[in-house]
Amino acid sequence: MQGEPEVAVLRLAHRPGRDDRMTTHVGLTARALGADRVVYPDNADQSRQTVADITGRFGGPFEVELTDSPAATVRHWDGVVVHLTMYGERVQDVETEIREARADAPLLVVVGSEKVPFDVYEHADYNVAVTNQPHSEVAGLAVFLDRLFGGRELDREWEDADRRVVPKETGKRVVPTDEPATDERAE
Ligand SMILES: C[S@@+](CC[C@H](N)C(=O)[O-])C[C@H]1O[C@@H](n2cnc3c(N)ncnc32)[C@H](O)[C@@H]1O
Repeated sequence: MQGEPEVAVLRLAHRPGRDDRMTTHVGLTARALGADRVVYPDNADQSRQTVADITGRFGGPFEVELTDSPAATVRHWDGVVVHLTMYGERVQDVETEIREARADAPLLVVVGSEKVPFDVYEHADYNVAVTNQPHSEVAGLAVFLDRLFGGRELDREWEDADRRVVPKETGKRVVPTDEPATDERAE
């Protein structure tokens, strides 16, 4: 989030067809829940385009980029590396230490898709489990980011959006961002 060291999310691998929605959702979840950037493998350009399009419409700042070597991104990261894995340490046991470590260093959060090579476990400063049960990279990422930011990400302000959602008890309302918010209280 702005004014803090960067939090980037790396999608370690992408299987076209099989992973399309999950890879896109990793990026959308990273954006919505306070990360600054997502890095995709270079065969995930469709997901890159979708996340860039959502950022253009609903705001940022948020960067999305491709790499031809996700493994090198992990190896050369100048900061703290957290790898999300069901085999790792319990998030509730390490979250305070991770929050302290990233207070003055960029943080890379790594999520897998297919089998994760063992050197990622070795390169990571923290292998972190959101429960030690198998589930999804999107769910793991969401819970981890919320723990990392302590809920502050839910109040994030969005810049350069061309539309915004007006929260409503029932129904849907999306308004251009240049429309004054004067009638919100009356809804
Ligand atoms: C569907 S899993 C497949 C993992 C793969 N079979 C392996 O052996 O590494 C895909 C990704 O979801 C994430 N994931 C799944 N369960 C998790 C958990 N309990 N805690 C944290 N991350 C999890 C991990 O990042 C994992 O690489």
